[in-house]
Amino acid sequence: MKIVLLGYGKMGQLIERFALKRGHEVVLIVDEQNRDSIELEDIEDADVAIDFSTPHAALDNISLCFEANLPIVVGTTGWYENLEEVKQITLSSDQSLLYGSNFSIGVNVFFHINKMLAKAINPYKQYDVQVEEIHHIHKLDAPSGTAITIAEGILGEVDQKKSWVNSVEGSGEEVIAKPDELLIESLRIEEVPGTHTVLYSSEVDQIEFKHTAHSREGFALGAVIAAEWLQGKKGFFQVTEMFDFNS
Ligand SMILES: NC(=O)C1=CN([C@@H]2O[C@H](COP(=O)(O)OP(=O)(O)OC[C@H]3O[C@@H](n4cnc5c(N)ncnc54)[C@H](OP(=O)(O)O)[C@@H]3O)[C@@H](O)[C@H]2O)C=CC1
Ligand SMILES: O=C(O)C1=N[C@H](C(=O)O)C[C@H](O)C1
Repeated sequence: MKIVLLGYGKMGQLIERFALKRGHEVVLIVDEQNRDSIELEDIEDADVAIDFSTPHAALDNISLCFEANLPIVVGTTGWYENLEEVKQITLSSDQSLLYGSNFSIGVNVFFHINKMLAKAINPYKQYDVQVEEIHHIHKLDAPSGTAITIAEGILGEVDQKKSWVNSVEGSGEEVIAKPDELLIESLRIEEVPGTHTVLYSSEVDQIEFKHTAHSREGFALGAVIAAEWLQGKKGFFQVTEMFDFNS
């Protein structure tokens, strides 16, 4: 595949490494410095774009790819309030987009089990649930996209919780979740690549379900595999659709 990399920071550079290892070619690298000078003809001969840029850049980058009829994999988080609008545009303009809050295999297994666990706990109202995410101090968005996906999985199964609220440790704003709100607690610590925990607590015990990324490699390899998976497909896809845990 001929790949355009949108974003060449911690993730973009690692994705380039995995792409080359898997026999692909990186034909263009776009970052904040050169983004404004990119023309349609610079990207229209590529096979796919992979966007790991910033929450503010992602929507513009998606539009650029759609104008060039270039399929796009979006790993950037922090733009999900526009998800439904982007879905409609993708479908009505016959484009190809795959997005995911987390491309690692481990987290996609986690997403699957998270829903099963939530369903199993639901009848037992003595358990309260909360989500905790820990990331490095450079992260621009909170809560993490992964934590939002986890929270949505829980909200789909646990009747007691109707919506999520976010509290960022050290932000100076105290957030107290109401009984029908699912608390997502965000912590920012040094260079942590990404740790997510779901906690079910009752008066007599606690269940902790946790995923710890030891590096960014799982995310980067997953993004390249997602780009391969998207080849020849039209439509709006989530990374979870690449996995079939039921067969
Ligand atoms: N879905 C997943 O599995 C994962 C998602 N992420 C998400 O990916 C995103 C990137 O993460 P990370 O690599 O750590 O972040 P970095 O800050 O390390 O890199 C961001 C890159 O985006 C570039 N950039 C800024 N503006 C634009 C623009 N308009 N167009 C193209 N590129 C631009 C920056 O350029 P410059 O250096 O010139 O400023 C930089 O190269 C985040 O949203 C993060 O949450 C991260 C890991 C896994
Ligand atoms: O910004 C990061 O680093 C990460 N972002 C993603 C998210 O917001 O969930 C995925 C991963 O946890 C790392």
